[in-house]
Amino acid sequence: MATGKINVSVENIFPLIKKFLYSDHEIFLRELISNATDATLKLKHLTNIGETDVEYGNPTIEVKIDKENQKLHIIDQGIGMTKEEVEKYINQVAFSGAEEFLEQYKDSAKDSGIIGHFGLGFYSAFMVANKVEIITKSYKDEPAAHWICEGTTDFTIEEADKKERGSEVILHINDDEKEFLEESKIGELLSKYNKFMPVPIKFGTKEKELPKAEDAPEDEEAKNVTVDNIINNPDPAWTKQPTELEEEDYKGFYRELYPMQMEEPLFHIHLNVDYPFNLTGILYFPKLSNNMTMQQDKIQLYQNQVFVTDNVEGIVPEFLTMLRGVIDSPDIPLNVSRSYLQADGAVKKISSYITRKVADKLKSLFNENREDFEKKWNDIKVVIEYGMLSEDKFFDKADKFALYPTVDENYFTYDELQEKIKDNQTDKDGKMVILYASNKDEQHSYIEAAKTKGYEVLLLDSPIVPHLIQKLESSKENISFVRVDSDHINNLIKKEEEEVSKLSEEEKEKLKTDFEKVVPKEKYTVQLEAMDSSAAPLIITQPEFMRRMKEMQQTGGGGMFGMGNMPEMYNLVVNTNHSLISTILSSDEEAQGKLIKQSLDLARLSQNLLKGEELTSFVKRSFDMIK
Ligand SMILES: Nc1ncnc2c1ncn2[C@@H]1O[C@H](COP(=O)(O)OP(=O)(O)OP(=O)(O)O)[C@@H](O)[C@H]1O
Repeated sequence: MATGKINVSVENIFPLIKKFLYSDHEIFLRELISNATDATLKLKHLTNIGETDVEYGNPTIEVKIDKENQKLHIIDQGIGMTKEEVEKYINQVAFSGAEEFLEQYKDSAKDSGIIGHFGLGFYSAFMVANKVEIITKSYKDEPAAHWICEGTTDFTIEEADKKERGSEVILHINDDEKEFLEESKIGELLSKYNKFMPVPIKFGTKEKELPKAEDAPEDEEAKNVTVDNIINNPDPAWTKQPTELEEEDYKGFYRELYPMQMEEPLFHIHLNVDYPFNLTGILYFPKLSNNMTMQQDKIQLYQNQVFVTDNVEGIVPEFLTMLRGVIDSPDIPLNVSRSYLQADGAVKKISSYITRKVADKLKSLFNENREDFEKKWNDIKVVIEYGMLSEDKFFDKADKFALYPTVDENYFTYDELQEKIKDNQTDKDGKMVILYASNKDEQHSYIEAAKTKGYEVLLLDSPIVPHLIQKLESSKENISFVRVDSDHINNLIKKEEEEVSKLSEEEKEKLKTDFEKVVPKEKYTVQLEAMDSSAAPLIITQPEFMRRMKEMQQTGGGGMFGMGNMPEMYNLVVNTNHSLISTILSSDEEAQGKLIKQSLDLARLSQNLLKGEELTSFVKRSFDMIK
């Protein structure tokens, strides 16, 4: 037996390893299974290129719990190591890797979610074990080696009589890490990190029902056999070519990824690129409602089929983090902080590649089946609108397929809309006015008024609409968005022809003073307008600019500072051509007060602004009037 000292410059690295990232202790299993997988795939490569004549066969990796002796075994049938290789790779390479990693990251470890995902390698075993053994036999014709280290810089190595090729790593689990001897805990970790690793992983056995013979009697009991419990799918959909997969395969893989998700995805995007970076994956568009609450099922990041994280912030553009699926890329640096990640050239390219692929897919869906695209619009619009706001390149592409639905459920692209409305909805200054509503019921009377003029009214109801229209107004020429209830219809799109007022200037002056006596000044600005005599006598409107700024502040970002807290202010538009207004003008002060109050309340009622006590007394007063 040989003994030795691991050559380290840091006095004793083990206490550090044990303490390192307390909450991340569980990663040891992923690291050891990754090593076992690498060793197996290396053997596959050697047999493929004819370097060795050993039989590759169907190797598996086995994870075995020995609760009684407090041990966990990870056994592979890969290339194994000779005694010299153990000394070199485990004592020197692995150790220096761990040492370097800890030196570099021990201070900044808490800075990022990704740090600690990779890099500790073999020595992460010491986070949970006080003693680690490796019994390994190389594929080369040399005796097996047995290495033992008890969590100090001392180790022993001797020959062993293991006959089969491959390595067995034995962890003597610490007393305070005993949860890693529980079948449920190990099962949970295997399905979290190793669900799609490329070599089959065996963990215990399971019962499987044998198919009955075709001529078996109805009541014959099904026979069970005991088979290996393979916990992973070594060939997940994203590792295949899109041509090998049917629609059903993509849906099946979605269910495999998110077994708790009942809803089917709307469509998928298969990512597959190997230059200038390597990336594969499948993204899914889920059904999204307007309500952007925290979602459980997120995009998962893998490296060579090993799960890394489901926090893809900085790698996937923010607006696409609402999607689901898998991204697998060995080119994403992991042991770095988020800010470094965002500045990394490869990551930037990956992010813009993903954006482009998503835009291309949407474009082709739009081109190939417009009707279906329209049906899905409501579920996907949040992502697209958010993308248009946050990424200029995406805006340029999406401008061709983003849809603007009308209140009557006709869907226009921007260009189609412009073509449709430019003649009728251009005002006297040559500006094209796009009318929209945010709620069909609440703004019903305004929508109707606009329709009688032959105007199109869009229905824009996503939470980010105020930001989006702000963006559209600045990127298109000479247009403005105006909500239907922000002014009287004649003022929404101002044309040359002006209605003539029935009232003289003096009468108007008096009318204004009469109204201002009754109507609270801090809430309403009285605005006299000569309108059609069949239009309503009083209308309450809220100026577009003011409302939009407030909304933008409420949904975060943009808007004008302080606007979010401004009190609600409305315009009270008085139709000077309406007969009721003439009656008000000619009534005595008492009757006038009553009429103004009653008609103001009616106008408020139609805007859903009359509530509580005021509504109760309005109803009572109205009954009194007609009894
Ligand atoms: N099961 C195994 N079979 C054969 N060789 C192994 C096995 N486990 C580890 N090794 C050898 O020990 C080396 C060091 O392993 P370690 O996990 O510390 O680092 P790594 O795998 O090279 O990198 P990483 O930091 O990504 O884990 C490996 O490169 C490999 O040569």
